[in-house]
Amino acid sequence: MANWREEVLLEGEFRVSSKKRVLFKVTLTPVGLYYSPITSSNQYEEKLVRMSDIVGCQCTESSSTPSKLQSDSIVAAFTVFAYPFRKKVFTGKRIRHRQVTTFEISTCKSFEENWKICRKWRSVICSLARDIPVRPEDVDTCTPPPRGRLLVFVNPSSGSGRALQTFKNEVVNMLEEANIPFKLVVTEYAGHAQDMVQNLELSDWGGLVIVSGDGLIFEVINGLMKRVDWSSAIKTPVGCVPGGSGNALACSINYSAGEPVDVDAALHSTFILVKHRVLPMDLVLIQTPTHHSGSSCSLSADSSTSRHSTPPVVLTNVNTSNSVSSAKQDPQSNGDEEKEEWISTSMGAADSNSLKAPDSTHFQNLEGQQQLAHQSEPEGSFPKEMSEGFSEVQEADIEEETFYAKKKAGQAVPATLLPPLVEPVPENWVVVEDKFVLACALYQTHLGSEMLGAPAAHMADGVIHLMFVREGITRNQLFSLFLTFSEGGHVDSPYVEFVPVLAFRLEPYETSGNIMIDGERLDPMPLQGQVLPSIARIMGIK
Ligand SMILES: Nc1ncnc2c1ncn2[C@@H]1O[C@H](COP(=O)(O)OP(=O)(O)OP(=O)(O)O)[C@@H](O)[C@H]1O
Repeated sequence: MANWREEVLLEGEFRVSSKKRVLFKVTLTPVGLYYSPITSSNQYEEKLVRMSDIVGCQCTESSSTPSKLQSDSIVAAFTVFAYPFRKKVFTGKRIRHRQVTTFEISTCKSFEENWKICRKWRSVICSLARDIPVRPEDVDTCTPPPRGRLLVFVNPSSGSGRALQTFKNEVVNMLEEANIPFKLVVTEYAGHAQDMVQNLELSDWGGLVIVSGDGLIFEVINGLMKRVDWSSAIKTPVGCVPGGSGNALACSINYSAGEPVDVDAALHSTFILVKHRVLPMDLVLIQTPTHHSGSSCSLSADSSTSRHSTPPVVLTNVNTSNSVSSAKQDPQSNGDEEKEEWISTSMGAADSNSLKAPDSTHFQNLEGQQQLAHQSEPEGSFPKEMSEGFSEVQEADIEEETFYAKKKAGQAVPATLLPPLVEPVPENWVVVEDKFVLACALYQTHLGSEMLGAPAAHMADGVIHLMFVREGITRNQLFSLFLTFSEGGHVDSPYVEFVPVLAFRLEPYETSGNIMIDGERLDPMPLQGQVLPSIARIMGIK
């Protein structure tokens, strides 16, 4: 029975389609749907379908028993779709599974009256399942607002080529159960999603969903950042369903929502999409020299970008399976220095397999940053426009913004914390000069489904978690260390150092080693980055 403290919104006596002979007392409260047999029965005990597990509810004219629901039948029904957790027998892991419960109503003498009751229950359930509060006095009139239409990008060639299948098998059903309209775009070439996103009428869409690996997500983020109205466009909610080989962001979103990342990740990501709230997410802006040798990122993109355009110009590496997004500043607007700016939705990381990682890193600690942030306005803050959009996000519980600079729509993304790459770092930065086997700048939790790189990170904590391992660790110790990454155990290792920073610079002294940004491999080169706190929006669960 519902707890006496719970507010009972609706009650009825219905049959449950799987247990037809028994009449159940059904009680609806904000916690969920309770049903228990009216006639004493040892066979059935009270059940609760939790509102937090419900994705949708539909009135069903024909249920599993069509004969009972034909036109001469007075029985109407509503079906509740829920995905509660269940423990796997052998592994003990909690995973969601689909649970469909149909309630049949024959309380009134006509089908129409019973149908009306069904519709009332459906409206209240659909509202509560979306966290829309319903007062007892409103149950007769409540109508949940229609769900925003989603534009879904699927990369058919990502990962093992199963993203489209994943979409059809895992995503479509749940979207339909939740009554969420969507349009599917199967990408035809690298850059397709970016081209579309750049020209979309964004107000037509409740959000953009990417069923793919990290590469297509960066493309979409890139498309948003390349728009003249980028500062509002980047507030478009983005949802992810893992379908590629690198699914760091989808895993991070699942993890922050308390959903599994390593089993049925697509199902759990879809559950998040359906139950989502719009939440803020940090991005990180990475600057690299424009003409670094041999790097695939300076590529082709030059030919497709105008050096004189004021909007942030976004580069996408179309030549590899890893797409990388970057926003290039007009060099003339930035003194003599030429540099590339990359908007990273994941993390910059030195190749963790390499024992020849960059030799030196400069980083700015939080204390240093606070001094910077306290500087008077223009130089030490982030764009006002970035924070202005926050009032539009009704569902998000967004903490107060800390710093924003003067950036007009159409201008390049400001990197107000970063000195020119060719100049020394300011004196209030902390410099660590050493030999490193690994240096990672992480700002989301996961590097992949089995790599919990920065367990302490949050989607919008406004910091980059700089992690490094200095030389002196043996290969065996390093190997053992990597084995602890899946559960985040490496944070306790004496070899691993973590520093939360707002900005950093990495200066390799040698030409050997690897640098990776969002899975994109670069030759060793100086690079620096700063966090753009809460600039983007994701579909998540708090
Ligand atoms: N139809 C397509 N054909 C070829 N490439 C495409 C297509 N659609 C998108 N791409 C590109 O494929 C790249 C890789 O996509 P994605 O990251 O989603 O898959 P992935 O298998 O996880 O790759 P990675 O492991 O590199 O992240 C992206 O850079 C994207 O631009």
